Amino acid sequence: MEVPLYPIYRLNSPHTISQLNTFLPLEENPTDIHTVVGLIQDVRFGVSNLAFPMFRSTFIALSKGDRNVLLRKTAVLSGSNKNFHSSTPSLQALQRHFDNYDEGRPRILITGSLGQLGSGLARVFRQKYGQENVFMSDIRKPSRDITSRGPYIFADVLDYKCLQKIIVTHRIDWLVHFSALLSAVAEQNVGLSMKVNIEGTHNVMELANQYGLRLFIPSTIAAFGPESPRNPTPNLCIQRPKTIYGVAKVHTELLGEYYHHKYGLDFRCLRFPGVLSSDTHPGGGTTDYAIQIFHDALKNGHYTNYLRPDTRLPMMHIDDCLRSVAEIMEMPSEALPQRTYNVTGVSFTPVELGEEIRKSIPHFMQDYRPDHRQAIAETWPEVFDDTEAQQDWNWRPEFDLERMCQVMLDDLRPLYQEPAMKYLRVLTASCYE
Ligand SMILES: NC(=O)C1=CN([C@@H]2O[C@H](COP(=O)(O)OP(=O)(O)OC[C@H]3O[C@@H](n4cnc5c(N)ncnc54)[C@H](O)[C@@H]3O)[C@@H](O)[C@H]2O)C=CC1
Ligand SMILES: CC(=O)[C@H](N)C(=O)O
Repeated sequence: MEVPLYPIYRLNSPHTISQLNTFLPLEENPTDIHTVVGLIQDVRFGVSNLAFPMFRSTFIALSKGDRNVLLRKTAVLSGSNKNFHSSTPSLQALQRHFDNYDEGRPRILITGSLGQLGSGLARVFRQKYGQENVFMSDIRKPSRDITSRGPYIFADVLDYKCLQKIIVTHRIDWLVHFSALLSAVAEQNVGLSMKVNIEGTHNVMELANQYGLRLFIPSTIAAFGPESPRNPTPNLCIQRPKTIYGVAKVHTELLGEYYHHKYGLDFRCLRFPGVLSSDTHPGGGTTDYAIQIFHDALKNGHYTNYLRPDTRLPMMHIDDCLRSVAEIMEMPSEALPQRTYNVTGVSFTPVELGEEIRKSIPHFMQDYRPDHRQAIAETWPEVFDDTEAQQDWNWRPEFDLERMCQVMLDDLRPLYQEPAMKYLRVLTASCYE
């Protein structure tokens, strides 16, 4: 049997290359280095939820900077036209594993993929693993633009059989579960949010366990409450959220960790702060103001905020958010000491955000009419501590407040300049009809 040769375009993650360079001096021919990186990436995603001696030895070699071991192992694997002859059980196991993934790439289902995070993640994963291997799903009618970019399937997360059929028919390996009602909307419809956010999660968790999938479900700063330390909020502390959204997320975190310890489910969870994006609309959260403010600043030069001026909340740019999902999903299971991690970007208040916007739009004005979302925000972390993600899997946010504002304004400005351009942008940005 032959070891597949992985195409070069999958070998270009600057992040992984820089990690590798920490351990391997770069006097090597760059082509070799890229080859090594690619193999590590493949090995990393390929074997992570199995107890895999081959994988472990590769990773340990990397961690210790033992270049000889690493290069020797990868040399065996990267022999493009060589037959894969090895009597060591670990290498045979690796081969078996590659046989299981189509062309060595995972097949990924994203639920709730027409929301703020889903279409961006589909784009990121399709670039990495191929358009046809990433299945977007939701209960809404997608735009033509979405269906032209790759597979889209109707999937109601409350329908166990429907999800089961998709997982089996499309031979899904990874499940990213994004379907949810966000904090403000959930508070207005507790019954429905308990169904979607709790029952829906039960369905995906049970199926992921049954079919041995790698499962990612995001959590949030909303999983903390007023009794948690709020500045900063560490990874592990008291969690007594006061919203149904937060209660459902704590339930998800605990259940996922329980399934992991009891059954070995490869559950992964990141707690996100408010996420800022310009190409999709926010889904009804408490942090949505930090997106709407840019639209209103560009359109009217004015924004009426539903939070008080001094309400500090953690936020991150969507590019950082999506990169964090890709990075945690590619980590080998054995290298993750924990299953749930805080990740963040930067914390700011409405006043501070307004001041930053005013650097580009000097006439921008903001006033304040706090509503029911103020009470929610007051129970959430002000500053999020993601030290453990930084230590355990080298997480690093790239957007500070200045860059976040600049990118948001640059992305959105065309929407509010020329009518024709605006029309085009709205058409391409919309995920559903
Ligand atoms: N956007 C943010 O700032 C943050 C998001 N998160 C989490 O990330 C995940 C994705 O969030 P967003 O994309 O912002 O949410 P969103 O509200 O924009 O999208 C959620 C999607 O779920 C779908 N959905 C609702 N009911 C469904 C059902 N029964 N079956 C299938 N799909 C259904 C909706 O149609 C929608 O497209 C959620 O779990 C959310 O809690 C966590 C922290 C921050
Ligand atoms: C922080 C979140 O989970 C979300 N953006 C919300 O505000 O509900």
